[in-house]
Amino acid sequence: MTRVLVTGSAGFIGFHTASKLLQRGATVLGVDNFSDYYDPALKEARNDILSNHPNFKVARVSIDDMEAFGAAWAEFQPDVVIHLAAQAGVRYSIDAPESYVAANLIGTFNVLELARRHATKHLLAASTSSVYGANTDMPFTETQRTATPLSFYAATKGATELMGHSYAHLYKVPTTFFRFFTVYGPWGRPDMALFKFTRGILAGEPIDIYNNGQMVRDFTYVDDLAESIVKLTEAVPGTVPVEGDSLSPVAPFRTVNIGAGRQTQLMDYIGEIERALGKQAIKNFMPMQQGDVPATEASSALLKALTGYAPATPPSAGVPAFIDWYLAHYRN
Ligand SMILES: O=C(O)[C@H]1O[C@H](OP(=O)(O)OP(=O)(O)OC[C@H]2O[C@@H](n3ccc(=O)[nH]c3=O)[C@H](O)[C@@H]2O)[C@H](O)[C@@H](O)[C@@H]1O
Repeated sequence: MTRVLVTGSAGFIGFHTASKLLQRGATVLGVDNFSDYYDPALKEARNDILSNHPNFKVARVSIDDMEAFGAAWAEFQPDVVIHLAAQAGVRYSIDAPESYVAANLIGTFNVLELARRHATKHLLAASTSSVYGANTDMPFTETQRTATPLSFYAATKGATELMGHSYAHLYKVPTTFFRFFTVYGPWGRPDMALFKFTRGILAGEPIDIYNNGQMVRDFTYVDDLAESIVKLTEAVPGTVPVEGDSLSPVAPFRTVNIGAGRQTQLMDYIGEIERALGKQAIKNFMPMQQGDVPATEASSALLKALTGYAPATPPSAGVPAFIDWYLAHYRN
C-alpha cells in the first residue's frame, strides 16, 4: 500500500486530497501547523474527519521547522510526497510578504532537501495559475514563459518551481509541480471569493467586487482537483515526453495545469451564489486590486494526456455544493 505524506493536510486542498487518497487505500501522514491565517477551527474540523480514518495520522509541525518536519518524515518513510502547505492568497501577499518567504521558500526548500535525502519516488507540489502573471495568450499552456509575476505570492510560487527543477536535475527526484486555477468548493478557504461572498450575502452586508466585476476565472471544483492530483501521482516524470509536454530536457521534472479550461465571468459566479442562496447580494464595486490578474484560463491538454482525465464540474453544480456545505457547517 502506498505511503503518502501530504503537507498542508488540514488546509482546503490538502484535506480533499488526503480524503481521496485514504478512500483509494493509501496510508497518509498529514503534516500541518494549523496556522491562524484563517480560523484554525475550520482546519481542526477538517482534521477531525481525516482522523476518523484508521490509515491517517497527523504531525502538527511547521514545514519551516526542519528538525521537527524531518523527524516526522523519517519516521513515516513515505513513497510519495504531495506538498500543499503554503502561504496562499494573492492579495494578502501585499500586506504580509514575509509570511510567503517562510512558508513557501523555506518550507519548500525543506521539502526538497528531505525528498533528496530520502530518495522520494515522486514529489508533487502546488504552484499556481498566478505564475502566468502578465501573460495574455489564453489558454495558458505550461510551456509559456512565466517570468512576469504580478504579486509576491506568484513570485514565491514561481521560485519554488525553479528550486524544484534544480533539485530534480541534481538529485534525480522525479518532481511534478501543479498549477492550480482558482479552486473552490466545500470546506473552502474563508479568504477566497466564494466564502466571503456567501458570508456577506447571508449577513446582508455589501460584498466587495474587484475591478467592477470585470474579472474572468477558470474556476476549478475541488473534487475534480483532488482527482487530478491522485491520478498525477501515477504519472511519474521520466524521460519520454507526451504530446505537449512541459517535461524538462535535463531533469525528471514537469509542471501541469489543473484547471477546467473554461472561463467564467465573476458576475456569473456571483449569480450562481445568489441563485443557490435565494438572496441577492448588495454589491460594492471596487477598482482592480494590487497583484490581481484580470483573467485566467487553463489548457488542460497536458493533464488529459498524462491522466486521461480533466476537471469538468461547472460552477452551476460546484457553487450549490459549496452552499449546501456552508449552510450545514455554519447552521448554528
Ligand atoms: O488559482 C490561483 O492562481 C489562485 O486562486 C485564488 O486566487 P483568486 O483567483 O484571487 O481567487 P478568489 O479569491 O476566489 O477570487 C476570485 C475572483 O473574485 C475576485 N474577488 C475576490 C475576493 C473579493 O472579496 N472580491 C472579489 O471580487 C478576485 O479578484 C478574483 O477575480 C487563490 O486565492 C490563490 O491562492 C490561488 O493561487
